[in-house]
Amino acid sequence: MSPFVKICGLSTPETIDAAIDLGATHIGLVHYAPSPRHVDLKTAAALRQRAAGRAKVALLLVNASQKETSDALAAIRPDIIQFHGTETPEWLATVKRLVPAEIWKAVGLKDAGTLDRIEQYRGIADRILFDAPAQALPGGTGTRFDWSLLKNHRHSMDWGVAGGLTPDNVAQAIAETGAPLVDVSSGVESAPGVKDVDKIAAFLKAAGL
Ligand SMILES: O=C(O)c1ccccc1N[C@@H]1O[C@H](COP(=O)(O)O)[C@@H](O)[C@H]1O
Repeated sequence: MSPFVKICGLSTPETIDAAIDLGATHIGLVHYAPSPRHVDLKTAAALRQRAAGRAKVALLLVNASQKETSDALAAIRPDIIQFHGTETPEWLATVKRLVPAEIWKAVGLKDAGTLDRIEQYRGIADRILFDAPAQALPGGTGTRFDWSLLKNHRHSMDWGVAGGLTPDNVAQAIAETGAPLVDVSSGVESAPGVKDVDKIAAFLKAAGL
């Protein structure tokens, strides 16, 4: 069975349409000022509307304050909130009580100890997204983690793989990890923040969509 595929960091109507028309099941909007993929709330709300009913929309936040989070959720009303910083289980549980969105937690997968530590999110996060450990930015850097860490791991929550995926390696990532969801951002760009429709098409094809 083909995995779900999320194309993250989309910032234009044209690339939203292309990703969805080519088969992406999820799209991601980044609301994090240091990112080259940052979209302001007005833009994000318009893009969210454009994707509504066609693909699941994830809003990516990184250690956003209470006010930033509530402003963003009120403006965008995403299907999913992807927390990509060092947000605590308590904060995620608070947000979960307040909004009907799915809660995803991204974690940098460094070693087997990470797989123990994520248990703190069980019952709170609806999905764990394994990514490379944070670099200068906490994500979107095109860095892979050691996929073999997931070999034989018994997952206690829904999960997915992100980090350094490209049209050339996504099939191998799926085969090695058995990921039910893959997530890509920089691997389908021609420059930081500039999505490339041909690369999106190649990624979706290589992922089996
Ligand atoms: O995309 C970003 O700019 C970003 C910024 C801050 C945190 C996460 C970000 N993106 C997410 O990072 C992973 C991996 O991205 P990549 O494929 O290696 O470029 C993915 O989940 C993005 O959604």
